[in-house]
Amino acid sequence: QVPASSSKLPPPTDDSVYQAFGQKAGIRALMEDFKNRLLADPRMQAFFKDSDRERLVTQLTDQLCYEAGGPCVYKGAAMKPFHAGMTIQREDFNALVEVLQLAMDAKGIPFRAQNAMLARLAPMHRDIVNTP
Ligand code: HEM
Repeated sequence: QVPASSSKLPPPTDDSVYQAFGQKAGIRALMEDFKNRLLADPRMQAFFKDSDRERLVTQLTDQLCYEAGGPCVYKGAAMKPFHAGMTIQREDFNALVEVLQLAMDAKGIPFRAQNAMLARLAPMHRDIVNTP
């Protein structure tokens, strides 16, 4: 049962996206590079400079593994309370997605799989963007 206030989707019905991302090891390598790109991006630096980087990579890996249809359980914080108070605007959300796309391109992940992942993450803007 998914609470009405959550944008969490039911898991994918197959693991084709998980395979296209190179399974858990591929997702971890992607998230490691994504984290480095976030820290290097002038639009994102201010948000991520003081973050617990190791934890961030671990939590994102489990989350994207689950969203890809892989055998992972996300045990990190709920998106809404965790991102509340960071003053994240829609343009910040879009910038993060752009950085993720560059990271996925760099790993040669097929566009079809990239788009499937983005379609799962995009609705999370409702829980993450917290200024109009
Ligand atoms: C689809 C978009 C996003 C997803 C899936 C996502 C997911 C996550 C996850 C899983 C964590 C780790 C939670 C934990 O440690 O338990 C996290 C941390 C974080 N997120 Fe997001 N996030 C998204 C968008 C954003 C945006 C747009 C920003 C700011 C521009 C942001 C800023 C942060 C920061 C700064 C942390 C680390 C905080 C710390 O370690 O102190 N996130 N995010």
